[in-house]
Amino acid sequence: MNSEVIVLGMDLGKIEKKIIVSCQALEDEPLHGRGIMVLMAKAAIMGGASAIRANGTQDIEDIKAAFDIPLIGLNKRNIEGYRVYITPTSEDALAVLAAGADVVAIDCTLRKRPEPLDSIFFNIRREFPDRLIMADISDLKDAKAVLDLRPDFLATTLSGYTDDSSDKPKPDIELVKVLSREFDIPVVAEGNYWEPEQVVRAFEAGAFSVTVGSVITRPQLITRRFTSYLEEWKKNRFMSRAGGR
Ligand SMILES: CC(=O)N[C@H](C=O)[C@@H](O)[C@H](O)[C@H](O)COP(=O)(O)O
Repeated sequence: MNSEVIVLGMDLGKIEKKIIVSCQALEDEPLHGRGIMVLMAKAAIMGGASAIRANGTQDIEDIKAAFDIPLIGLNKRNIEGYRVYITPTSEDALAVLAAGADVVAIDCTLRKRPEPLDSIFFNIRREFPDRLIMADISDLKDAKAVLDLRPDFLATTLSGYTDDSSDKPKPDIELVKVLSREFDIPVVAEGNYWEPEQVVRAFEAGAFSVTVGSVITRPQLITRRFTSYLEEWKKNRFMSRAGGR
């Protein structure tokens, strides 16, 4: 991949071999609320993030207004009868781009969807020909199926979150390797990266960028990781003591 190339409106070199930080808090999360993800993005940028991934038009607008940094936007929306929720329709995708996202992330799994993918891609390219599309997929067959629509990135975001991929390791570095080998499209490793060492392995497997989210931006999950570890330690300690008697 030639990092000197400016693809449409965005200089890909800005994110190549760098970390993207996902700053998202849904309505049921403690950090949900206007302005909070802007501060989270500020902290991520101070820490060296090359780009931000953000959910919802308000956060996208606010983060874009505050920082001159590439932004990958999405709109999570549940539609009854479908399990596809990352930017499920053209309406969602166009709203994300109208809010200022440089790239729109779309669920491109083979699951039943409310609108065909070719219609979503067509509408994006007609209305925003200079922006990019990130195909969030869960496995190789999703990637093969979306190829004809020429996404600008493939992201492993949904590995582990579909019925077919629920048994995959977290993070799914093997998928990064296969996609990088099979296709000439930048592969973004995303989903369940909790250790810097895993990020390095993703780059070694061919990732163009790696998106890191919860371990940086979801304090309730970060805390839970500590408390769960401690609980496990207490349980084992009790068991070994009991066994020793
Ligand atoms: C599956 C899904 O809905 N993923 C979402 C996609 O935008 C986000 O909730 C994740 O935080 C993001 O993908 C980063 O992953 P992680 O938080 O595991 O580092």
